[in-house]
Amino acid sequence: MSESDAGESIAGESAAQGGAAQKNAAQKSVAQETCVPGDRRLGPGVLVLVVGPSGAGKDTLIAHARERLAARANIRFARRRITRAADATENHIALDEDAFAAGVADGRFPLHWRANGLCYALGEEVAQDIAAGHIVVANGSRAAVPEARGRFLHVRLVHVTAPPEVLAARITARGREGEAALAQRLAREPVLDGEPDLRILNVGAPFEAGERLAAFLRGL
Ligand SMILES: Nc1ncnc2c1ncn2[C@@H]1O[C@H](COP(=O)(O)OP(=O)(O)OP(=O)(O)O)[C@@H](O)[C@H]1O
Ligand SMILES: O=P(O)(O)OC[C@H]1O[C@H](OP(=O)(O)O)[C@H](O)[C@@H]1O
Repeated sequence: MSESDAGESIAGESAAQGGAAQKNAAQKSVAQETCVPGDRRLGPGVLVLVVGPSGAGKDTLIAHARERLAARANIRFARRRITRAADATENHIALDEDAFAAGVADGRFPLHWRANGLCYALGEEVAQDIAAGHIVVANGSRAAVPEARGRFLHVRLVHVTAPPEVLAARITARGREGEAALAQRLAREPVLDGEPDLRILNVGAPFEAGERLAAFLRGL
């Protein structure tokens, strides 16, 4: 699917480009979907998962969009729980394995996954924001998309990528991972469940790709 096709398919569901009247109608129908008996998925808000290989620039583009959309109260940016020590690459909440397991056992994480030898989760505030009808943007795992679709009523996928040699150069330069972890990340290619709603080839200036993500989010 081309990017413009993908954009149309989103517009078909949320009336992103259809003017205020259409948008209101779409919002109403989204709200009604949550009333389907037996459907316990989280809604009516939209979870936007930004996925793609390590080094593609997911966090960079999310940070850019966050700055650009600071005035948009209905667009939230998830702060992930990760069993990795705090560092400058992401403003996550660092948890140890026990605290993470307790969060899972208590049902506090609306979505969690394991990858790269780490555990990742979205926090309970994401469920609250989705229940309030907000758009929540999160750096996600390609492998966890089926789980996301099982937990959230409206999931949109933004796939960010770059050529392998660019990925390798970026994560080497970032310096967060050692050699073995770096090789494992580069070898990781989980299948993506479904067509992305937006594809971004992040090879130019980060600003350009970041603007594309911001424009996509504005249109939801
Ligand atoms: N368009 C770009 N041009 C040059 N460098 C970039 C670009 N986009 C991102 N980078 C750099 O590449 C590195 C990886 O970016 P980032 O951490 O955003 O990727 P990521 O997809 O979130 O990776 P990971 O999944 O490993 O966390 C960072 O050092 C970032 O500054
Ligand atoms: O390879 P897949 O499953 O798509 O993604 C695996 C995980 O790795 C990255 O996190 P980070 O680089 O550790 O912050 C992604 O955000 C995801 O959580």
